[in-house]
Amino acid sequence: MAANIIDGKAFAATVREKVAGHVARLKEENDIIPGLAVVLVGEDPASQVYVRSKGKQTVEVGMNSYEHKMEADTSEEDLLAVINGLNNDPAVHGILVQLPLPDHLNEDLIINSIAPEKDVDGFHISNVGLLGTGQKSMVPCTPLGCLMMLRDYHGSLSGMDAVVIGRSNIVGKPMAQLLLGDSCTVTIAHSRTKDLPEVVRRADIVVAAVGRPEMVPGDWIKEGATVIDVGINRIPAPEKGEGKMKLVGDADFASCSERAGAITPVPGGVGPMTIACLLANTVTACCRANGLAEPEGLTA
Ligand SMILES: NC(=O)C1=CN([C@@H]2O[C@H](COP(=O)(O)OP(=O)(O)OC[C@H]3O[C@@H](n4cnc5c(N)ncnc54)[C@H](OP(=O)(O)O)[C@@H]3O)[C@@H](O)[C@H]2O)C=CC1
Ligand SMILES: Nc1nc(=O)c2c([nH]1)NC[C@@H]1CN(c3ccc(C(=O)N[C@@H](CCC(=O)O)C(=O)O)cc3)C=[N+]21
Repeated sequence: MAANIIDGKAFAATVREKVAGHVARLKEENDIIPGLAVVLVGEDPASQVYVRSKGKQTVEVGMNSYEHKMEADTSEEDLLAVINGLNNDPAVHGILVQLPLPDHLNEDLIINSIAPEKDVDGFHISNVGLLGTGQKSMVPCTPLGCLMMLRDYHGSLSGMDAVVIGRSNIVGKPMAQLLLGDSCTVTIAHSRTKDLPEVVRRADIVVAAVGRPEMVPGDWIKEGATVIDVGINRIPAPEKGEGKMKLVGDADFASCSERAGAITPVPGGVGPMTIACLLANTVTACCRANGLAEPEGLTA
C-alpha cells in the first residue's frame, strides 16, 4: 500500500498564513512590527540560499528582516559585538546565527551570547533546559515543524513508539524531548546503536535526522508507520543531465513509501516547515517581549 504523503510545503503555507494574520494584528492594534535578524558568517553557498529564502518569507508575512553578512575570518569579538547590538535592539525580536560557524569560532559561546528570549532557534542552554523540564521556551524550528505535522496527522501521539535517528543538539535531542512531551515512548538512535534496523522496526514513528542520503530502507519500516525525513542531502543526479544535482532525504523514499502509512517527502517536507516555524517563533518572541497574548497553535 502506498503511503500518504505529508505535504510539508502546503502545511508550511498555512502556518505562514497564521503568522501573517498575527503580524497584521500586531501592526494594527499595537503598532508593532516583529523583526527577525539573521547572521551569516562566511560564504557557504547552501547557507546563502537558505538565508535568502528566510529573508524573503520574513518580508512576505509582513515582518522586518535584518541580514548581517560577515566575512569568513570574522573574529569572535566582532561577532559577539554584532549579537550584543541585536540583543539590545528593540526592533529585533528574533536572532538566528546560521550554523555551522567557521571552525575558529566557538559555537556554544556564540549561541549562548544570544538573549534567550530572542533565540528563535531555541539553541541557547536556557531554552534547552526549559524544554527539557517542560517549561515555556523557544522550541527549535525543525523539531517543532516535525511535531506539528505529526500532531496534525495523528491527533494524539500518546503511547506511540517513536525512534529518532540522530542525537544532534539542533534536531535529534530536541525532537526526542518534544515526542516525550507528547507521551511517546522515545528511543534515540545514533552511530553506535546496536542493530539499528531492529530498533527502527519497532517504531510507530521514525524521525530520520542523520545526514546520510537515503540511509533508511523500506524494510526497516514497520507496516503503517509514519516516517518523518529531516535529511537534506544534495547528491549527483546524472539522470537529470551531466553535472546536475538533486535533493534527497535520509530515508529511501521509494521503498519506505511502500511500507509506511505516511511519509514526508524531500524536498517539500520538513524543510519548508522549519522556515515557517522560524517565523512563528519570531511572532511568539515578539508577543512575549511586549507582554501580549501569544498566538495559539504556533508553539509546542
Ligand atoms: N530540514 C531541515 O530543516 C533541516 C535539515 N537538517 C538535515 O538533517 C540531517 C541531520 O542534521 P544534524 O542533526 O545537524 O546532523 P549531525 O551530523 O549533527 O548529526 C547526525 C547524527 O546522525 C548520527 N549518525 C551518523 N551516522 C549514523 C549511522 N550510520 N547510523 C545511525 N546514526 C548515525 C550521528 O551519530 P553520532 O552522534 O554517534 O555521531 C549524529 O547523532 C542533515 O541531513 C541535515 O542537513 C538539519 C537541520 C534542519
Ligand atoms: N541556526 C540555524 N538554524 C537552522 O534552522 C539551520 C541552520 N542554522 N543551518 C542550516 C540548517 C538547514 N536548514 C534548512 C531549512 C530549510 C530547508 C528547506 O526549506 N529546504 C527545502 C529545499 C530547498 C532547496 O531546494 O535547496 C525543502 O526541503 O523543500 C533546508 C534546510 C536550517 N538550518
